[in-house]
Amino acid sequence: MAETMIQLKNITKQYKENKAVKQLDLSIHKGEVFGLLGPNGAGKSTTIYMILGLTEPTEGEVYVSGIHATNKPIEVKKKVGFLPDNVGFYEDMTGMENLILTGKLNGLGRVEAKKRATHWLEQVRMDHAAAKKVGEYSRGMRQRLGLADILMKDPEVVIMDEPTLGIDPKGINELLELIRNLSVDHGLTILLSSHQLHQVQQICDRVGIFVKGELLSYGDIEDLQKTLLDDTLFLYKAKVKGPSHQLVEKLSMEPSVESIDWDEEAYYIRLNKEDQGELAKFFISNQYDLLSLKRMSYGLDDIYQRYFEGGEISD
Ligand SMILES: Nc1ncnc2c1ncn2[C@@H]1O[C@H](COP(=O)(O)OP(=O)(O)OP(=O)(O)O)[C@@H](O)[C@H]1O
Repeated sequence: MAETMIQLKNITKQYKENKAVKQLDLSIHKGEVFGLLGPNGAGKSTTIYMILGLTEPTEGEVYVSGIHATNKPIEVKKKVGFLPDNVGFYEDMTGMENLILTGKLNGLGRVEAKKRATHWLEQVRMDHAAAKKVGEYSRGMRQRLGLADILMKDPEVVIMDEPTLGIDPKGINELLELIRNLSVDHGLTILLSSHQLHQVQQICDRVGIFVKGELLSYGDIEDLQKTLLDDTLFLYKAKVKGPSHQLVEKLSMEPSVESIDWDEEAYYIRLNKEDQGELAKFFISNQYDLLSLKRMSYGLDDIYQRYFEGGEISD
């Protein structure tokens, strides 16, 4: 069993009438990339602030690397690097100078600080812009420098709030690849929040779908499909040639058939288990001319439509 790095135990955050987070239980393992996904206002930032010890849960407890986040926020801060959605740098200093300053503020000597800054600038592929003033960086470049900045502190856990926001598609791919590599190469535990399900799921080991303060489901994409799209899991589309008298009536008598819909094109049959073979047999043994039989596939788009749309998504 993998070591737990972040543990949320039944946490609730209440703001006056509004419960921003409701009885959330979640464990994030050492070395994994976990995506906290949900529409705007779902409670992702509030959850992150509770992990960082910046705000106290109304109920429940948060542990980071075994340390109680509320009671010992300074110790937690030493373990965690946090990339907010807008990192503050000294604009008229270069990327390198900013990193060296961070190193010094964290107790490193100049030589060591410069060595680490050079290393991390390379790792985040910003070595070419090391001597450029941060005021001239694009948002994607600032985010990469932000990552290098938190890595200067040698954290065990990296938390990022909406890291891809406001970056162009190429920049997003580069940043996501970088995050993935950091986890693989350095064994970092990474938690990132996003309302871009499609974008970030590709680099996450697991994702949690967070809506209106509640974690609806978490796991890999297959787990999510199973739990969130349960009622659409075993849906088959059958095309039958010619008149199909009593087809619906006969089909509905089959024990595995839950429901049947149809339009001019096809029949849509929902089974209570995966049983395409049995379904095919039914058509053949009843002498229907079956043109095609396919399992309908449901995926991220469906999860997205069902749980994210209608939320307060702003872009
Ligand atoms: N300090 C606060 N006081 C009162 N309500 C708050 C406070 N902070 C957040 N909320 C409310 O809590 C809910 C969750 O907000 P939160 O910022 O955690 O969501 P989010 O998923 O991070 O969304 P976003 O991506 O828009 O930041 C929202 O309804 C928000 O209005």
